[in-house]
Amino acid sequence: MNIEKVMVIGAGQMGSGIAQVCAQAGFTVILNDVKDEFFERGLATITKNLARDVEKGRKSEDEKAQILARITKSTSIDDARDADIVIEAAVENMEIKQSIFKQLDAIAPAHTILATNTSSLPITEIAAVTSRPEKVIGMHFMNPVPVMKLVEVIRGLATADEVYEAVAEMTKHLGKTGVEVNDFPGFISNRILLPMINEAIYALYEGVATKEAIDDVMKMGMNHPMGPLTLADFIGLDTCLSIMEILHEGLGDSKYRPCPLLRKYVAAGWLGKKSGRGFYVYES
Ligand SMILES: CC(=O)CC(=O)SCCNC(=O)CCNC(=O)[C@H](O)C(C)(C)COP(=O)(O)OP(=O)(O)OC[C@H]1O[C@@H](n2cnc3c(N)ncnc32)[C@H](O)[C@@H]1OP(=O)(O)O
Ligand SMILES: NC(=O)C1=CN([C@@H]2O[C@H](COP(=O)(O)OP(=O)(O)OC[C@H]3O[C@@H](n4cnc5c(N)ncnc54)[C@H](OP(=O)(O)O)[C@@H]3O)[C@@H](O)[C@H]2O)C=CC1
Repeated sequence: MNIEKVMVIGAGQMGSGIAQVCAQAGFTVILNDVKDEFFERGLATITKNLARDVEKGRKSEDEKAQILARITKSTSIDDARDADIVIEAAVENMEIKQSIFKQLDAIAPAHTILATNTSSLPITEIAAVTSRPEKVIGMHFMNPVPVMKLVEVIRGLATADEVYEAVAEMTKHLGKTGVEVNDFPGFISNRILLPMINEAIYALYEGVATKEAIDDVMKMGMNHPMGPLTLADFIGLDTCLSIMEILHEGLGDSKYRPCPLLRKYVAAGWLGKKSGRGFYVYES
């Protein structure tokens, strides 16, 4: 399978990172979001990251310009007609993802692979709304995408071996390490990470310690680069809550129940770094 043209759906923190690493690796990238301003925000993040690389001598101005020139704007899903692979990175919501995949299935050529960067939603269930479940796969990048080495490559029930191979090869080409995972809620990464974060939120909720103390214990005691509450803010509290709900519903064990404090913060619109406030307050 020859992959040259990549379409990324969603120009948020993950979609913009995925578009950047694809363009850096030489792929032609169509970056799609529902509104112009969301595309512009994503492109601004990419431009800032590349400018930092130039400043640090890792890239030349020419290379930066070439990478940016490989990314084109899209606000219409119809642009999937030109893509060899679509990587969907819209919000963590099954209805929205299924609606996007239904449309992609109708628009994209028969050879196009439909990948999702979902954090936890079942690949098989997303694939089921298409007429090509063998070409649907999970390609789960980690945040921040330009820095983190891992991509979980998740096979849905019907994913074809050749599709898995093509995505594993592309992952390598992006300079990332792919790990093969089967389709269970939260895969490996979030099945282990999110209960830890949720427990840290419970510790705060129950008054075991302050948020700073909880983060310090995990940073200095366990050598985590970020404390769990800082990491939750970094991921996005809406995304954290969605993942916990999917683990709870999908695995049916009460140990995965989301902490009420997490629900409360999301209901208040305190979504973490991206909204300016979560467990901590951020300057824009
Ligand atoms: C929810 C899911 O489905 C799955 C997930 O993604 S879970 C989240 C997984 N990610 C993590 O756990 C991240 C944990 N945190 C870290 O690893 C680190 O704190 C970090 C890499 C984010 C920042 O590292 P740091 O040493 O504290 O800060 P800093 O020195 O500013 O950054 C280190 C490098 O990363 C780069 N960087 C940091 N944040 C970045 C970003 N958002 N985008 C691009 N590059 C970034 C910096 O430019 C810097 O690069 P150089 O050293 O080459 O100049
Ligand atoms: N945050 C993280 O650490 C990680 C997240 N993920 C997954 O990646 C996906 C994206 O997360 P993240 O980037 O953090 O979220 P963001 O909220 O930063 O970005 C999502 C983007 O998708 C846009 N969007 C929403 N609906 C559509 C649509 N129908 N078509 C096109 N674009 C749409 C959003 O627009 P609007 O603002 O209007 O909603 C927004 O710009 C989620 O599935 C998440 O679970 C995976 C790994 C790590």
